[in-house]
Amino acid sequence: QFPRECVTPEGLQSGQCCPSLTPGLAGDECGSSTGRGQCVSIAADNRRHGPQYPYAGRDDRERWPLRFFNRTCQCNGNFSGYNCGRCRHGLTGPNCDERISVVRRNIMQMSAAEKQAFVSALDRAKRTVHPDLVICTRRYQEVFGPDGNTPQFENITVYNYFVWSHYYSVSKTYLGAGQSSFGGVDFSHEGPGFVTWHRFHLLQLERDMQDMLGDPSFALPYWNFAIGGSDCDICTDDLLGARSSFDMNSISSNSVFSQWRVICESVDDYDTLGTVCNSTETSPIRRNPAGNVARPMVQRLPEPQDVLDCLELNTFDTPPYYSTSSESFRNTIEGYSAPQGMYDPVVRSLHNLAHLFLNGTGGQTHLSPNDPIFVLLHTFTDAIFDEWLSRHRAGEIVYPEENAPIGHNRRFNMVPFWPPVTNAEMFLSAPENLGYSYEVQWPTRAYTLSEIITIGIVAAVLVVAVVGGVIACAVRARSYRSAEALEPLLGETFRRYSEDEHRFGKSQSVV
Ligand SMILES: O=C1C=c2cc(C(=O)O)[nH]c2=CC1=O
Repeated sequence: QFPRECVTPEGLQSGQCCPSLTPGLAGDECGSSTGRGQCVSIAADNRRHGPQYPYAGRDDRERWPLRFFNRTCQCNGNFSGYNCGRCRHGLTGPNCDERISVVRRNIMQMSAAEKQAFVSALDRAKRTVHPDLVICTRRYQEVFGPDGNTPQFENITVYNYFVWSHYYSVSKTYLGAGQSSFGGVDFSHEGPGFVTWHRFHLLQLERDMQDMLGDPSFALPYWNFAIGGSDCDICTDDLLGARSSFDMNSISSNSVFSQWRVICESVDDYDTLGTVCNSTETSPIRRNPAGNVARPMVQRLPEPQDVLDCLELNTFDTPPYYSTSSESFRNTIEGYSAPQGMYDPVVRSLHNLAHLFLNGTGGQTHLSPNDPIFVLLHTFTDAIFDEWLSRHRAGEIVYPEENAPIGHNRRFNMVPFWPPVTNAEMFLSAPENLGYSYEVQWPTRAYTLSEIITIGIVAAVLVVAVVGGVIACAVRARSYRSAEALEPLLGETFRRYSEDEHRFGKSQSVV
């Protein structure tokens, strides 16, 4: 969430997080000596948000990140990053003026070596401490620690930061000792920011993994979860781990993911004590695909047709821009509506259905990224979002500016990312603006019986018309050819007749 350099007592007290690009070189904050950027006040969205969150001033995430910092680096041109030491997404080179793009592919279509490389890269990310960012383990009220001079921040690994940032965005609002925490708040789900927040979340992981691997061409793959049926095709030991033969809720010991331990599990403690998840790892991942016998509706994966149906929805989001929205592309891809767009409180489709299908760690919002299937599930969700943006040629104007749930307005800075990044900045076609694209074979439309009959009738009429036309032409051509065969004789007759007419006609008429 915040750069390590900024979370000193002095840094926190100043409210300024503008690190120097050249460590040790005073006065080079944000790379200002080389024209990369400068330290500026943070603009935080002040427009009205929806009624779901009825408080003001009770949650550190309101008007993010002003509770912690009010000054940040603003980078010039193509530079970016917390100290302007990086390039914007999709650009590279010393001056950030060379384009670079990676291709996210279907994990099922990768070679054995590529699959193995991806699994080991994830495992390395689970064990590699994040080079720049640290996490806050207390609410701001307690952030200076018991002695008032010990900022409550911790190192965290690259993958666990990915998990923690999701947890922080969905956690409840603590209202005080003895009071229930308020759960009607979610800075990354149930609103238009669902697609933009998860897009940035993935981009940050991809970028962190590129840095960790020293490989700027590294791309996250995706899982096409819209395959119907009840088989988790990526749950194999060469990919995300098969089911254990000994415990149907566990991952096979042949998979490295059976060794992973989750963070942010003690959610009841955080909510009652007013603490924040930290980097402590606890239990193994639990997963039992299609095993939720109490909810048969989530024992199967979405169908290919569901993807096509949701892509046909014309409107990005509809009031109240929430999980109750109808005819909203966003609420449909998120999975609170039927795939054709109609909101129905009992329905779970697309993204939500894929989560719930996993039936374990990956199906509980505060924990789900602990299961690495989360990454692949969300890259596919993002691919659908990108396809929708391109098919509907949508610009940011269709993204609600106000009255979306807290955190979801167009210009809100997404929680808990640093440096501040708005929803609008992720509402762009990825290949042209963000340096990645998807290689996807979108399903083609399956037709109903009555549509097939109608198409058959139309096709038959067309065939009859075309064949009839061809026959008519052939007959006409044939009679024309016959006429041509007679042409010398006719020509002669015609010529002689004309000549006669010319010679005699006019005089006759005069007579
Ligand atoms: O991790 C998630 C788990 C989810 C469960 C539902 C649901 O519809 O009940 N939705 C979820 C979203 C998640 O991100």
